[in-house]
Amino acid sequence: MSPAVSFAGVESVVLDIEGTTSATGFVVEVLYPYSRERFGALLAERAQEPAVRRAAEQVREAAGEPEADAARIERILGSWLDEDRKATPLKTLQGIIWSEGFARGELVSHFYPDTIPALRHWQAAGLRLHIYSSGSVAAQRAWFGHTPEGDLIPLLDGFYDTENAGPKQSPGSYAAITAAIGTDPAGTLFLSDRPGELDAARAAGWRTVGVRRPGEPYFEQGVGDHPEAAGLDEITLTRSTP
Ligand SMILES: CSCCC(=O)C(=O)COP(=O)(O)O
Ligand SMILES: [Mg+2]
Repeated sequence: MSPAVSFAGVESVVLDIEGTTSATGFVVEVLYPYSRERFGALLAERAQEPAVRRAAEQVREAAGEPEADAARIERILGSWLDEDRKATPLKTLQGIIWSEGFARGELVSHFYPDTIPALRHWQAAGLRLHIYSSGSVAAQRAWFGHTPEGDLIPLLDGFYDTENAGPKQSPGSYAAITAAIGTDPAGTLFLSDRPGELDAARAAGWRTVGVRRPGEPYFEQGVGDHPEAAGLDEITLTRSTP
C-alpha cells in the first residue's frame, strides 16, 4: 500500500478520468465498442452536422487523406481505437455517440469506490473540482451526469479536454486551465495515472499526485518521482495553510 499523501493550501483539484477516477477496463471494454459500432452510421447519416463535419475534416487532415470518404474515415477511427490514440476528432465523435447513449439509458458510468466519496468530501471542504481528460467535454458531462449515484455534475466547477485546453502532456495546456479557473498554480493539484501528464502539470507550477491503482495499465510503470496514492481516499486535502 502506498503511504497517504497530505496537502494544505489547495484551492482547486483537477482530475483525470481514465485510470484515476474510473477503470480503464470499463472505458476500453464498454465505451470503445459502443462507439466503434456506431461510427459508420454517424459519419454516413449525420455528415452535415457541424461537429461531425469538422471532426471528419480533422481525421482527413491527420491521416493525410483529403479525399477519405465516410467508410475510409470509419476504418481510420477503428485503427486509432485499436492503438488507443487520444486524437481530438476521435474523442469528439465518441463524445457525440456516448452522450446520446447515456441520455438513452444505455450507458452508466463507472467509478472506483473511493472516488465519489472523495469528491463529495473535497467539495464540502470548500475545494473547487475540475476535470481534465482526453475524453471530450461532452463525454465528460455525460459521464458525470449518468453515474450509479445519479447526476454528479453539481460537484464539478469545470471541464477541460484536448480541444479547449490542449494536449495532456504539454505544460501549456495546464497554464491554459490555470488562466480559465483563476486559481494560483501552487494551489492547484492534478491527479492522474500517467507520469507524462503529471510531469507537464508540475512544469506549469501545479502540485501533483500520481494515482497508481493495481490492475491499471500504468501501475507497473509507476508515477516517477511524483507523490503517489493507490486511491483518492489516501489523499488528505485542506484549503488553509498550517
Ligand atoms: C468519459 S471520458 C471517456 C474516456 C476516454 O475516452 C479517455 O480518453 C479518457 O482519457 P483520460 O485522459 O481521462 O485518461
Ligand atoms: Mg488517465
